[in-house]
Amino acid sequence: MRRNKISVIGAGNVGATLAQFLAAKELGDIYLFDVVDGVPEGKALDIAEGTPHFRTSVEVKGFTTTNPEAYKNMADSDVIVVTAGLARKPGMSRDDLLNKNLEIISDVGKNIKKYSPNSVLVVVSNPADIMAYALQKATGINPKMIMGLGGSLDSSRFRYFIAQELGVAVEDVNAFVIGGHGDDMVPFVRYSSVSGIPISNLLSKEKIDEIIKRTRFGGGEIVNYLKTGSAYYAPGISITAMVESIIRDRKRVIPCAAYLDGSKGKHYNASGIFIGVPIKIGKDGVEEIYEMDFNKDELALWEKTVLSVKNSCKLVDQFFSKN
Ligand SMILES: NC(=O)c1ccc[n+]([C@@H]2O[C@H](COP(=O)([O-])OP(=O)(O)OC[C@H]3O[C@@H](n4cnc5c(N)ncnc54)[C@H](O)[C@@H]3O)[C@@H](O)[C@H]2O)c1
Ligand SMILES: O=C(O)C[C@H](O)C(=O)O
Repeated sequence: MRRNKISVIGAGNVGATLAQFLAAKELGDIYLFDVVDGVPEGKALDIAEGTPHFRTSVEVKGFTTTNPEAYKNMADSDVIVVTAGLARKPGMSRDDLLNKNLEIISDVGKNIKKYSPNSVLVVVSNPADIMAYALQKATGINPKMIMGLGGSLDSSRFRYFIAQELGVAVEDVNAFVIGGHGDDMVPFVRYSSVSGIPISNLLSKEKIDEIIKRTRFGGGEIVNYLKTGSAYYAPGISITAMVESIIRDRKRVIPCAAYLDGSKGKHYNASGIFIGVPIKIGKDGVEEIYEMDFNKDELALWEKTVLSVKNSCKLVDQFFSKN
């Protein structure tokens, strides 16, 4: 029987960490690609040499993309995760990465279109909602086959902070964050609970506001500690959850950047962009988009994040009109 095949473009901190999680979970053979000579080959071999301890039978291979033949090895991937690109440093926003990462995504997109146009794509490179939009433009792939990382990670942070505050098991905390994966993201308090008990019954408004703020700036908090780059362990496992749901057709409901159009676009007043909403993830990619209702305050937050994503998408449109 053919094994699943997962390609990871960008073998840096996130790509390599993800590859190790994927190998540990035996989700499929892993093909790592990176532009820096020898790095994907070396990291792939290093991860593969540890698989006897995981007791998992997967192949892990690496390919340097300056070799014109490298991307041929991506052919027929079930899932392609794109992590190639610059990471931010202290003092930068994710949007500061837009111009440089757009060029990288455009190049990666051409190769995906050429060698593996039927894969489900998971976009990680920041700003992720905008890069998902850009990758769709670069590949022309059905937007339902593309999703961006944001809510899976932001919700994991939100859940962790709530659990820490209450001294309860993280697994009993259900909480999620929607909107763009930027400082305007929307941690959604009304739908957050501990084993079904609304968090507003358990925590003061001040405490909840503190947790929301920490969640919004959770990426920046890690950047300020690391100084040379951004988070990769929590991102790695958050992407793994998405990939696992695709590969095993688990139908998990996780907030991710998804393309909104038709009635969903109208509902969210966000037609034609990718932005974080709760979706069902399966072998066909984004299999369902769930509609949430907003009260007045939530709507104001939602409109702010939508506007910010829409404005950045205009820059992508300008880029593709020239390239
Ligand atoms: N969406 C999210 O929630 C989220 C979370 C974490 C990181 N990120 C983003 O993911 C990206 C990667 O982060 P990281 O920490 O792994 O950075 P990193 O610098 O460790 O790794 C990035 C890798 O991309 C490679 N690369 C650059 N251009 C390439 C190209 N044209 N083709 C192939 N590979 C190329 C680099 O050589 C490098 O190895 C960043 O943009 C970061 O902001 C997003
Ligand atoms: O903060 C970043 O730049 C990386 C990532 O988006 C994160 O949230 O950790």
